[in-house]
Amino acid sequence: MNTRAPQGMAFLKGHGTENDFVIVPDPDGRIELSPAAVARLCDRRAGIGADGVLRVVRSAAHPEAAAMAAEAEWFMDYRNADGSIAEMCGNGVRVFARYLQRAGLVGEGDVPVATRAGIRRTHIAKASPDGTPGDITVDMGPAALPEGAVTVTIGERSWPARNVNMGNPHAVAFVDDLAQAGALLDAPGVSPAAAYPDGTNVEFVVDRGPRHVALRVHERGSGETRSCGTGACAVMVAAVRRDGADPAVTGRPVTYTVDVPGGRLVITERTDGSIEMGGPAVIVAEGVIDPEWLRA
Ligand SMILES: N[C@@H](CCC[C@H](N)C(=O)O)C(=O)O
Repeated sequence: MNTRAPQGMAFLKGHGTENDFVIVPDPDGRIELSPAAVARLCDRRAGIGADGVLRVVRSAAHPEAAAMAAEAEWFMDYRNADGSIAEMCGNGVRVFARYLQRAGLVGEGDVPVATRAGIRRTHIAKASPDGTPGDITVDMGPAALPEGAVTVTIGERSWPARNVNMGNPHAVAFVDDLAQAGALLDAPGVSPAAAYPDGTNVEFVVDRGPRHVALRVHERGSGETRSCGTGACAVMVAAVRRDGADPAVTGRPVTYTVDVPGGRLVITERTDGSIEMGGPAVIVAEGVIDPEWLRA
């Protein structure tokens, strides 16, 4: 048996409510990750398998993040499973913080992370006495709600949707039943196309009870996933407006439970419009990518 450790690229695998990621530690920004390499890593049969890749780079070592280095030491270089770049990933940033904690690069408490959508402040809660790691919350900042009607279409069926930007784009459609979204193998149609010049993530939402909704999501660049943090926040923001509970109007913060196929996220909107999302963030494995495979 060959027990020699391959000299390859270190990686970890993690997830937040089953939105899963390959984590590539690259503190000095030396690893060239082409879109094809990302797609290979995310391939669930021929690769490690994931919804996206989180490259962990010191902000000072990355041209897109150097200006944020004084406030956030680490930059989340996020890529979708097809290799495309996205501005923000709400579950990803929480898993990113868990990785930093596990690697001993940060402790419990507040951990700012630089992203392409700006700095996001995560908070790592204390572990419980039995050692179970505490949940990780993130201040997602305020949502933007571009004006204009949007429609989501699957086959013959269409729904009015809300355009919500959480640093990345979302179209949120309330439906009668999540099964109406069908197999979600292809991206739903969204119109007008001009509302989303860079494409969009699409969420289908149903009510589960007071301040409690459930969603399915088709992610831009990744297909249907088991969870989407920015998507859950977009859904919450749309539900809050639909329910007449906007904290800027009522003067009271509001909390919603958002069920996703892979678990549950708890999301609060404050009176200043900032949105905090909390839930589990787990590292499940670590290893080394075979250099031959990576080069192929
Ligand atoms: N899963 C993410 C969102 C990842 C990016 C998205 N697919 C996009 O292209 O905008 C999340 O948890 O927010």
